[in-house]
Order: sequence, then C-alpha cells, then structure tokens
Amino acid sequence: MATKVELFYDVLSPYSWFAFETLCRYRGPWNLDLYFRPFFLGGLMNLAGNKPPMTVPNKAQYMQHDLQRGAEYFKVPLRNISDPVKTLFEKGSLPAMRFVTAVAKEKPTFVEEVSRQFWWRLWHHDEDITEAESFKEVGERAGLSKEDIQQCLEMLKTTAVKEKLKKETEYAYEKGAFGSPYIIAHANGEEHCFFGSDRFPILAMVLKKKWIGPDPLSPSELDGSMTSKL
Ligand SMILES: N[C@@H](CCC(=O)N[C@@H](CS)C(=O)NCC(=O)O)C(=O)O
Repeated sequence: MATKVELFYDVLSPYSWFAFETLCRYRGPWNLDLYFRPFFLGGLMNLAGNKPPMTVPNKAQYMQHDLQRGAEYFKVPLRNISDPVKTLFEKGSLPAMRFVTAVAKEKPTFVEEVSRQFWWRLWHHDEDITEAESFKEVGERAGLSKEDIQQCLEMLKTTAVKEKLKKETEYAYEKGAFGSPYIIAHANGEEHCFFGSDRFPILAMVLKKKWIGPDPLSPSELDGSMTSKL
C-alpha cells in the first residue's frame, strides 16, 4: 500500500525546493502517495510567532553558503538571489502562493510543475514572482493552456482562493508547523511531522525504507548505500 506523505511548502523557501524534488524522486522507489499542500510562509511565521532565518544576521550569512552546498548535494539548480531583502521581504510570495492555490483548485495535476517553475524563476533565474506576467510565464512553462492561466489569474483575487490558502496555512500551524518545508508522513496509524529538507534519513527510518541520498535513481558513492536495495 502506498504511504501518504503531505508536503507543506511555500515557493519563497529555498529549502522547500530541496525537499520537494527529493520527495518527487522518491515517489516511485518508496511508493509514496505524495500530496502537495501549498501554504503561505509569511502567515505561518506570524501564527507561530517565528521569524524568518534571514532576519538573523549570522543565519543569513550561514544560509548563503549552506544553500549552495545544499544545491550541490540535492542536485537542484538553486542559486543565491541578488537582492534577498527586496525579493523575500518586500515582494514576498503571497500572490504566487495564491496562484498556486488557484491551480490546485482548478487544475490540480499541474500544481507540481507550476510550483517547480516558480522555484526555477525565483531561485535560479532571480526573476520576479509577483506580477501577472510572471504567473503567465510560469503557467506556460508548466504546460497550462492560455485559458487555464487566465482563469487562475482571475481566481487568485477571489475570496475562495484567499480563504483556501489561509486555511491551509492555519491547518499546517495546527499540525505544529513553524517553517517550510513541513512534511507529514502517515505511517503505522500515526502522523509523523518533520521540519526541513535535512530529515530524510529519519523519515526513511520511520517509513522503514532505505535512504540512498537525494537522488535514488543515480545514487552517489558518497551516500554510502550503493550496494543496498531500496
Ligand atoms: N534545516 C532546515 C532549514 C529549513 C529552513 O530554514 N527553512 C526556512 C524557510 S527557507 C524556515 O521556514 N525557517 C524557520 C525556522 O528556521 O524556524 C533545512 O535544511 O531544510
């Protein structure tokens, strides 16, 4: 039987990109029933009384290096952005996450690729993710039709979409989330919650699966599990 795993994420979060791609790669090998649950990290931070790591100078400096190491390790094409203050704090991700939420309502099979394209746009190309034109490009790259993109653009201003994103964020908070990514794995009749992209060996232990590094189809000798079966 497939294992239900829920991934709560915001595309503003670079660590969430690592977790997202890793879970997508393990979907087959671990027989995961993977649920994408887009939420709004800014709202979650407020609910949880947390603050973004980038606001702590030493953490911000650490992250600059850690994200580059993470990109190499996870084989995710993430690059540091040129103006983090403007991009992460002034512009933020609310409209983008509303767009993802609209896609989740209207064209749920496209949520995965739309989310990925937002990460590519922000965390590889260092491009805007707040304007309607940006959403159009993301939608096109993800394979949505022009009509669907237009519908999602109209929907992102509706109360239904705003409320849905708010509810998802509140739900994540109620489940103990305080940052992104947040993973809930359903196994042995329990919910197992994880924060971060660095918990996969422990998730594997809980699921009684084999962790062979971030890319199970092409494991590295350095992951130490070359001879093991999944
Ligand atoms: N150690 C985690 C860090 C993840 C992380 O820092 N996520 C940020 C968003 S990019 C966050 O929500 N942080 C909240 C916190 O650190 O309390 C990992 O490697 O994935």
